[in-house]
Amino acid sequence: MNEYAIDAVGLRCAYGSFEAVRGIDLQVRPGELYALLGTNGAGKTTAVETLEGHRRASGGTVRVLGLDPVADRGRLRSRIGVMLQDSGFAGDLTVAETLQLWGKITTARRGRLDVLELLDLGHRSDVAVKQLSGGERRRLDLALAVLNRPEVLFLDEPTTGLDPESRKRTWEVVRGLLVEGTTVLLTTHYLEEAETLANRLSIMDRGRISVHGTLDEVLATHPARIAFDLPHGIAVTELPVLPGMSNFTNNAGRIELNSSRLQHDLSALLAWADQRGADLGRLRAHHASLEDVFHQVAERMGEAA
Ligand SMILES: Nc1ncnc2c1ncn2[C@@H]1O[C@H](COP(=O)(O)OP(=O)(O)OP(=O)(O)O)[C@@H](O)[C@H]1O
Repeated sequence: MNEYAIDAVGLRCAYGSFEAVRGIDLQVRPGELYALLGTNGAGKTTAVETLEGHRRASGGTVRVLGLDPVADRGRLRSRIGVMLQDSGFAGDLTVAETLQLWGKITTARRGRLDVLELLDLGHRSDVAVKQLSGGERRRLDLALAVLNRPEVLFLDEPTTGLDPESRKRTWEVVRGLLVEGTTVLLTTHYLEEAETLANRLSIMDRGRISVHGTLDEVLATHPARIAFDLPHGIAVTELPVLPGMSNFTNNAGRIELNSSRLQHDLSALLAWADQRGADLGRLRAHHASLEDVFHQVAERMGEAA
């Protein structure tokens, strides 16, 4: 028995001679939410569509629930749920009719009756799909994906275009699914979404995974930042040398630096300022955020290219 619900090793995907995914490992444990982040065109959708069985890998191995997503597609279909960026359903069908149709297509044996209430669409069941707002359509897409209680759920940018309230509502639904034991692979451009929901995550750029791990592991690999205004009457050369300091910049009197020992360096800086009676204007000190890591990955890959 495979220990991972999703297990891709050395995955490669090509469009003709263009390789969009260049040998990634992606292993998702049962019941966890794994977020796949990355720049535009990084290869996330291509990788996810391959895991869903919509396209063949050009290299590497892929297993979902221990099965080959292409060869065993029939056996997998009732066990996985896919929320596409647009389900493309007929606009003239009502919400209820769309669900019935989808239930038949997916042979939803374990079909959940609460799905409309779950997604706050109960009051819209007799409304034609084309009359739904963008946010409601997104919620219908999610309702269709979870209708047959999938063991593995693929969510491709599930909250794009949703207002903050609807986004939070979707997060609550996803959390509920995780509590029920569903495994979720999420792609998103909302870093806060990954910070809020993901057990583990990776950041992709140009077909490769550059960073992966739990949020804490990912953040720990990147230094914290300290910034302040150079105090009046003090030269840059008079500033203390901080042991964890790197990437020191002075931009017209705004000092910024990385620190691998935030607490220690900050204490030393404050003690020095106290002793000198210096005012560190607009002082900011913070651990790396996912956004910092994301930008660094994108910059690094840009330089390498
Ligand atoms: N059908 C296709 N034929 C040729 N190239 C494609 C095709 N679909 C995607 N690509 C290319 O493959 C690369 C990866 O695209 P993909 O859609 O997987 O990226 P993504 O990370 O999902 O991007 P985004 O965040 O913008 O949705 C891009 O360079 C894209 O132009």
